[in-house]
Amino acid sequence: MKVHIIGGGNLGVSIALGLSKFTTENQITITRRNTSSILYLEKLGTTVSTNNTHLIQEADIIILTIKPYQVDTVLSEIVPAFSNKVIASAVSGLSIENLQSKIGDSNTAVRIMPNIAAQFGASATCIAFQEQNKDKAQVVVSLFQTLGTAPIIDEKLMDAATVLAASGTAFALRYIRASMQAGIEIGFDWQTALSISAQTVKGAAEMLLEEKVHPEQLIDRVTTPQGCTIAGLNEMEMHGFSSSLIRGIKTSLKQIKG
Ligand SMILES: NC(=O)C1=CN([C@@H]2O[C@H](COP(=O)(O)OP(=O)(O)OC[C@H]3O[C@@H](n4cnc5c(N)ncnc54)[C@H](O)[C@@H]3O)[C@@H](O)[C@H]2O)C=CC1
Ligand SMILES: O=C(O)[C@@H]1CCC=N1
Repeated sequence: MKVHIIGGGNLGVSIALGLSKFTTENQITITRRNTSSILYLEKLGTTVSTNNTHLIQEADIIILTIKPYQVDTVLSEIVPAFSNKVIASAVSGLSIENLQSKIGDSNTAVRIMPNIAAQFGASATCIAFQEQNKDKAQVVVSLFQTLGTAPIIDEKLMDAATVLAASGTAFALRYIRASMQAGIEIGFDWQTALSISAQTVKGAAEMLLEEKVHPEQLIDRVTTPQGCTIAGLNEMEMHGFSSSLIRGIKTSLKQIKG
């Protein structure tokens, strides 16, 4: 398949890297106004261009990874150059209805919300589309299944998916950083503390995904009565650990909704 990624920034590059690593059958093109910092992608077989319309009519999927304020300029440039395309937009806050009205009826709007772990085949890419476009959207679902999980969600949850799945990467990394900082305070050098903290989070996540149980069931296996774990957890909760995270996620959501 021919995949055109418009917007070679943080997200666009992570998708291009993931596709070049985890798929063999795709031809990837990525565009950006100044390409000097992403020319290395060409060594991996990706075409890098400053021209958003270069061979775009041949694309099977066009992925938009530009900022919301760049949408009108980019679409007014590219839409006249193609028809009958599936446009998968990762632009936060841009509704399917709004995108569909900008790309015209011959094209199909699909909303995607990947995260930068797409680069490692570990994104949780939430996908939404209109029911009548189910068949055409399948190509997007299949593509993102190669880069991690790709749950189909109701569009009304897309903003929530943005903060849980995309911003969530930053939230998880901040947990790891805090854990690592504590690790340094209790005796490790930062590299050792970081690798222990990151692997511990990875292990916890793998158990949850494999066993499909509520986290508290696994926590119960770790918290020895009168032990150190429950003492630490209770101290964290006393200082608002869970409520701080919940408040942060809800604040992120308010920021998107405006
Ligand atoms: N960074 C992330 O983790 C995630 C970002 N998103 C969304 O994806 C979009 C992009 O985010 P980032 O990659 O972080 O932003 P970014 O600023 O890193 O990337 C945007 C890229 O578009 C390029 N660009 C600007 N005008 C262009 C034009 N006319 N033609 C071609 N390329 C052009 C810029 O040079 C830049 O490289 C945003 O809408 C964001 O909300 C969604 C999920 C995760
Ligand atoms: O912070 C942002 O606005 C974008 C959307 C989710 C991740 N990055």
